Amino acid sequence: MKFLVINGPNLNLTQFTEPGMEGQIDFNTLLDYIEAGCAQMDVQVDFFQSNHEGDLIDEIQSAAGRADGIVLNPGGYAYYSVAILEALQVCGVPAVEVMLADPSGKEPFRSVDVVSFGCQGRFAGEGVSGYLHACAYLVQLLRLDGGAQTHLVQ
Ligand SMILES: O=C1C[C@@](O)(C(=O)O)C[C@@H](O)[C@@H]1O
Repeated sequence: MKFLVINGPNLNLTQFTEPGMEGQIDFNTLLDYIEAGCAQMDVQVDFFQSNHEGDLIDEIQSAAGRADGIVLNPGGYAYYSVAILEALQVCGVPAVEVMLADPSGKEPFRSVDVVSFGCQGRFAGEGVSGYLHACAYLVQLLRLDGGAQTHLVQ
C-alpha cells in the first residue's frame, strides 16, 4: 500500500512535539517519524508540502494511480478551501484529514472545517500521532472496502 502525505501552508515551519520525546522536532523529523511508523504498517509513503492552494490541488489530482490513500493536513486552508474539498471529492483516492491541534474552541472562523467534507476520516488534536492514526485508519478502510466515497466526518 502506498500513501501520499500532504501538508499545507506553514507546516514546514511548525515545531512539533513527539510523544515520549523531550523537546520539539522539526518538519523533517516529523516526516521521518511518519515514514518509520508507516514502514511498521508495511505502507510506503510519499510526502508533499506546499504553501500554495493550487499546488496542493495539483498534487491531490495527481494522486490517482500512484497512491492508495491521502493523508492531508490542510493547515489554514481547512476553513475556506472549497477548491481543495472538490479536488478530494473528484480525485478518486480516499483521504483522511489530520490536524495537530483541535481547532474547536479557537476563533469562530475555524468552526467549519470545509476540507473535512471531502475526507473519510479526521484526526484532530492528537499532535504528530494523528498522522499515524490516520494511516492506520486508511489501511483498515482500504482493507475493508477499498472505496473512495467521501462523506461528512464532523
Ligand atoms: O496551520 C494550522 C495548523 C493546523 O493545520 C494543525 O495541524 O494544527 C491547524 C490549523 O488551524 C492551522 O491553521
